[in-house]
Amino acid sequence: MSSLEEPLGLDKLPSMNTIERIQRFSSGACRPRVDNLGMGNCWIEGRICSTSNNCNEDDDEEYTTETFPWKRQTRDLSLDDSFSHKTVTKGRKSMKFGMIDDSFTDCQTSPKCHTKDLQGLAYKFLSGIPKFVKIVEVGPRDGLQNEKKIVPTAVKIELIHRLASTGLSVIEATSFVSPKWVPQLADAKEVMQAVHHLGSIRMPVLTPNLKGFEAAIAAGAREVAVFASASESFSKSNINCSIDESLTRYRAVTRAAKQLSIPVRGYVSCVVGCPVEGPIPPSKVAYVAKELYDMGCFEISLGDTIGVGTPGSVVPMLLTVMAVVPIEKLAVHFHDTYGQSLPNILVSLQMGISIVDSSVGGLGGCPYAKGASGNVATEDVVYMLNGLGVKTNVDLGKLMLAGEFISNHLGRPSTSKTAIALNRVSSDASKISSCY
Ligand SMILES: CC(C)(COP(=O)([O-])OP(=O)([O-])OC[C@H]1O[C@@H](n2cnc3c(N)ncnc32)[C@H](O)[C@@H]1OP(=O)([O-])[O-])[C@@H](O)C(=O)NCCC(=O)NCCSC(=O)C[C@@](C)(O)CC(=O)[O-]
Repeated sequence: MSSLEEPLGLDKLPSMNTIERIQRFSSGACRPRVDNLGMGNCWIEGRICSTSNNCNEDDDEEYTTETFPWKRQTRDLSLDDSFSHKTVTKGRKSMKFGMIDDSFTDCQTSPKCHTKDLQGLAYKFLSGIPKFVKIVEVGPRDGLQNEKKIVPTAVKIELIHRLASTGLSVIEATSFVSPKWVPQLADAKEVMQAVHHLGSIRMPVLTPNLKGFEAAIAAGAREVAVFASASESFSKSNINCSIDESLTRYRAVTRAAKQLSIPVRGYVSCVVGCPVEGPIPPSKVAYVAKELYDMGCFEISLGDTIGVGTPGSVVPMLLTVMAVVPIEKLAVHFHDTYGQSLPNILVSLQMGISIVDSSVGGLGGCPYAKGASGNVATEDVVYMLNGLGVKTNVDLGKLMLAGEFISNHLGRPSTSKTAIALNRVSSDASKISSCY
């Protein structure tokens, strides 16, 4: 088993000064423009910059509505639209609870504000956000795979049942990987056999090769996922092969899956940063995403495995991938190492992404990405989407109970800010969540 060496990794961060950290991982690390994916000019906060970081404010104009292919208008913000109507009619009461529909009413009464400007503002920030977001719950797999203490199979099965009762339509159940590499999921067969019948809920499982695929199908899996990386170093440490070797393996898996009409999801890891290689160019992410899409993956999940991304690096990465894979086929998968998951999700939604991976209770972390913390908590994603008026069909109260169940079992509190806050204010989460 290989372990990930981190010559420039997260464990070095404490010894780096602020400037070095920013240079290494933030948007200030100068992300390439879509039309210039190699070296050279970069795009920072909407401005064109050279690699010497001299930003030319005058060039702002170049980035207009036409420039952004993601200006897909999924929400009609005319006053007829119920969402927009809510936006302009709700008052201070909801402002208290952080809903989006507050400042507009206040501002309308001010002589300084013009209705047209306000509508323009609302349009600017909300027009791309889809009306429905599909949440892919990855807690039982991504969430548990890094747990040192083996979680009993019965607990995993109970967790999946509880998650299934929340309204989630996709729950990633487990992985058919080598038990030597991920001992926590060595019971994949037993878990899958116990849950594969759960109604219409889709239960994808990770399969790193044909061996895993065959075992998954034998255990009753009806959907699988393959996982490649945009970083050579991470590919080697995670699945012991190069990116191109992994793609060859995945072509074999997608071919076999096609014969059985099994849908295959594709993951790309390290989409903004790698613990070994540092920032990853968007062009590399786009290459792997397109290969996965071309071989037949019906959906491509873009994973910020170590959670270093900010909207500043996520936007150019998404733009680049969206140029080669249809936006409706893309999902985002954020880890919350730097607390950037929700802003990253919000900006992804604004760009038109409508599939979000998350993990109940914020469980998670990759065994081969030292220092990476859990996925964004599903409770926090649902809370934000509820506040935005975006449908998920997920019951936040039931979700919190599932989170509480697994947190109790693991003997530590949930990292979901929403779960912590709602547990504090009331034990009746369903009632509260419905008024926020
Ligand atoms: C890919 C391998 C198998 C290569 O591992 P390897 O050691 O190079 O493979 P091998 O072909 O030499 O086989 C070694 C042993 O594993 C067995 N083996 C081989 N394949 C399987 C299989 N499918 N199921 C069960 N056993 C298997 C095989 O039979 C053999 O057994 P032995 O003869 O020594 O007894 C290994 O590296 C592996 O399992 N890696 C998985 C690592 C993993 O699961 N990482 C976490 C998931 S990825 C992730 O978290 C990122 C993501 C998706 O969440 C997105 C994000 O956050 O960014």
